[in-house]
Amino acid sequence: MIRARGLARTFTARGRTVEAVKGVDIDVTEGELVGFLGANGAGKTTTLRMLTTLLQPTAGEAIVGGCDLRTDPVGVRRRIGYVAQNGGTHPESKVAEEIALQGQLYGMTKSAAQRRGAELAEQLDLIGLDQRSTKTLSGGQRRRLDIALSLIHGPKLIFFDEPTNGLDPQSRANLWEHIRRLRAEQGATLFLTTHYLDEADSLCDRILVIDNGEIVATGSPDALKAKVSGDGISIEVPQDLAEQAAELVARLQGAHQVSIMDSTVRFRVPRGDIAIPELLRGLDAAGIAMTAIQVQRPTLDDVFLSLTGRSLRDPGASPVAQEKVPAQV
Ligand SMILES: Nc1ncnc2c1ncn2[C@@H]1O[C@H](COP(=O)(O)OP(=O)(O)OP(=O)(O)O)[C@@H](O)[C@H]1O
Repeated sequence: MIRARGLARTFTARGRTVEAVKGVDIDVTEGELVGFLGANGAGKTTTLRMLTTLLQPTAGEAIVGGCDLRTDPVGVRRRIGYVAQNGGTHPESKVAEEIALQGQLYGMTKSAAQRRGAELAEQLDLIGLDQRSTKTLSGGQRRRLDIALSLIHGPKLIFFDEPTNGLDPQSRANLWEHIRRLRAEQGATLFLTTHYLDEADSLCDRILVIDNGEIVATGSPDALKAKVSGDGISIEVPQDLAEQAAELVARLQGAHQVSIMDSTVRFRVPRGDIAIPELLRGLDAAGIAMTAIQVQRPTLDDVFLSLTGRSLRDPGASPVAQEKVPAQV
C-alpha cells in the first residue's frame, strides 16, 4: 500500500536550512495499522504531508495506493483519505452541508453524497447531528466528522495526523474504537502519526519510530520492547544466599544486567514468562527460599529512551505494568 524510498524534505527559511526528513524508507502492506511515533519536530507531519501529496519531497520516491507520488499525484489523492491535525471544517457550516460539499468535491451527486454521509454518520456515531453547525460539536464529534469527510469517497488507505491530539481520555478511547472498526469492517489500511505512547502501544500492529528526521526502529510494540530491553525481574532471597541465587539467574537464557543489592537480585531477560518457571525450579533445587518476585514489563518509553536518549513520556501514557506476586517455591 505504501512503498517509499529515500523520501526527504529540506526547508530553507531566512538563510537557515532544516533537514526535516532525511531520506526515509517506509513499507506498509494492505490491512496494516501502522503508527508513526516521534517527539515534537521529529518529522512526522512532514512525512505524512509528502505521502499525501500536500508537500513535494526534496528527494526520494514513493508508491502510495498503487500510484506514483511524483508522476500521478491525482491518482494518489483519489485513493487515499487524509485526516489532518486541525481538520478542515468551516465553523459556521452545518454537518450535513460539510458532508455534501465533500462528496461533491469528489464528483458525487448531492443525493449520492447524502446517502454515503448517512452511512458514515451511522458508523461514526454522528446520527442526529446533521443540522448542527460544526463549531457546536465536541472535540470528539468534530474528529469523527473529520474522519467521515475523509472517507466519503471510500478510500482503502487512510492517513491520520495525530488523531486524538487534545481529546480527553474517554474521547480518545472512543476514537480508537472507531479506528479499529475501520480496519475490521472495511479492511482499510491505516497510517497514523502520534506522540502518545499508549496510543501507539494499544492501537498499532507496527510502529515506526522517527527521530530527527530518521527512522530509528520499526516493529510490533511487543517486538520492540523485547528487543530493546526485555522484562526486568527482581527477586528477594535470604541475604546470605543472594550470591548463589545470582549465579543461578545468570545461567537463565538471555539473562543480563544481573545485580545484587542486599537481599534483592535484579536482572533482565527477553521474556519473563519463560524465565520464571525455570528460575523457580533452579532455586527450589538449590534450596533457596524466594520470598517475593517482581516483574516489570518494558514500556514503549523504555524503547524510545534507549533509541533516542530521551523520554517521550506524556500524561496520557499508560503506567508501567507491574505485578507483585507472592513467591511459590
Ligand atoms: N514550513 C516549514 N518551514 C521551516 N521548517 C519547517 C517547516 N515545516 C516543518 N519544519 C521543521 O521541520 C521539522 C519537522 O517538523 P514536523 O512538523 O514534520 O515534525 P512533527 O514530528 O510532525 O512534530 P509535531 O509533533 O510537533 O507536529 C521541525 O524542525 C520543524 O520546525
